[in-house]
Amino acid sequence: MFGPINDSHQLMETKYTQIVTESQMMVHSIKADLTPALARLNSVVFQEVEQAVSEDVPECKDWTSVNMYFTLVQMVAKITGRIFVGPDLCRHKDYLDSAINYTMDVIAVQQEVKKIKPWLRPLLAPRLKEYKRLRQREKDAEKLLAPIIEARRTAEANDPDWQRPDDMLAWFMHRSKDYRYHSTAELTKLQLGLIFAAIHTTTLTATNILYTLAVQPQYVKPLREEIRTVMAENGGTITTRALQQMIKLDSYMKEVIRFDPISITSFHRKVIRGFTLSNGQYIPPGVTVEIPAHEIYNDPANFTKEAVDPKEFDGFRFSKIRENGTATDHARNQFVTANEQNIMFGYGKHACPGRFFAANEIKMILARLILDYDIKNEGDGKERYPNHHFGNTVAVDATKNLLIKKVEI
Ligand code: HEM
Repeated sequence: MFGPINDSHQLMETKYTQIVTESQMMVHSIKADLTPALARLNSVVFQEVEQAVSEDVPECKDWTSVNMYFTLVQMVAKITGRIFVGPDLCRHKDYLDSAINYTMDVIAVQQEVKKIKPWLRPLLAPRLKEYKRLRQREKDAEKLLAPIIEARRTAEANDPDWQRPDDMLAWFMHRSKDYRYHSTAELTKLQLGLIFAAIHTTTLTATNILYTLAVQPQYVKPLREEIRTVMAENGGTITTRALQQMIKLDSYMKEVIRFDPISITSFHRKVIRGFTLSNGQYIPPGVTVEIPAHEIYNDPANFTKEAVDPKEFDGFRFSKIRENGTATDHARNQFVTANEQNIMFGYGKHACPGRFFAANEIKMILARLILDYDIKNEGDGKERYPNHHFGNTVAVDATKNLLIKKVEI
């Protein structure tokens, strides 16, 4: 009944951006390789988080003005890159340049192409400077990945002691025969597709949460206490078990997204075959449907009578439900939950497969920052920095700075 998610070819102008938006191998590998590997890779991810914080957050002995989005995107590119391409490449300046800027280059082409009349696009789009820059970006990324792919292929063929690296590139290479992805160019496109799906979505979400926390100092103490206690119980680090135990932090992250969603709608689908809803409304083929986030997140029917009014912010709304509820309540009220009431990661068959990794990464970054730093708005402003809305997209204001100060112990 529904077609390709998000009607992505038209929306993303894939003919010109050439972005991989639908790859069965990518989705399969995230579900079958990445998510099951998280239990063993979480300690590696946390090491990357600690290193990225020490490299990218200034010393902050006194209150220091920091552009949060810019700082987080550097960190997220490195941490995510460690899992996407491995330790040799994830800190390479050219890899980071691609990880951070590929998405912007794609969006620049998409926007410029949309300004051209459809029948003129085949002629004029390739002449755009944005189009040429994107093609160059793809070539540069391929040049960077080619030696690593080649070295891995040679080692696998010749070295009896060779062990497959534990990263997405290796998992893609392993699965590429089954899915007929043979060339380095194709593997590179998949890596760029991953970057598009992962880097700015994760950064946007983490920034959104910190913008709220900066004006809600009352939440810092209980969150810090939880993070400190849980880490102490887990050898001073953040393990898989520790992540599961940080339910106040998980709840806070989820409540920020409920209150300030990062998209106005979710579950964008193109209708292929017309169908009739239970209320008699006919949905014809060819239309795009999407579901409204704000209405779902604020519908009192989705909350118990005891719950704080959905119009109010309650950072521990979901941890209270989990602590006092059944196993089902526990499962349905996590940051990663994707169901009819929790649509940040979409819904159904095409719900975001990377959400388990993204949730862990965001939680680790926030835990480290909340534990080590006090944060507030510049000029001691008490109002949360407003998000920008365009179309169904919501974006944090990436130009804003927060003041950060290292916690004195
Ligand atoms: C906080 C960060 C993230 C957010 C908010 C997010 C959000 C989403 C949403 C809303 C969708 C569409 C789901 C639907 O239409 O039902 C999606 C799809 C997807 N996401 Fe994520 N995502 C995030 C991180 C990631 C990461 C880290 C990865 C890769 C490891 C990833 C890979 C994908 C892929 C491959 C799809 C397409 C799934 C399909 O077509 O079946 N995402 N994501």
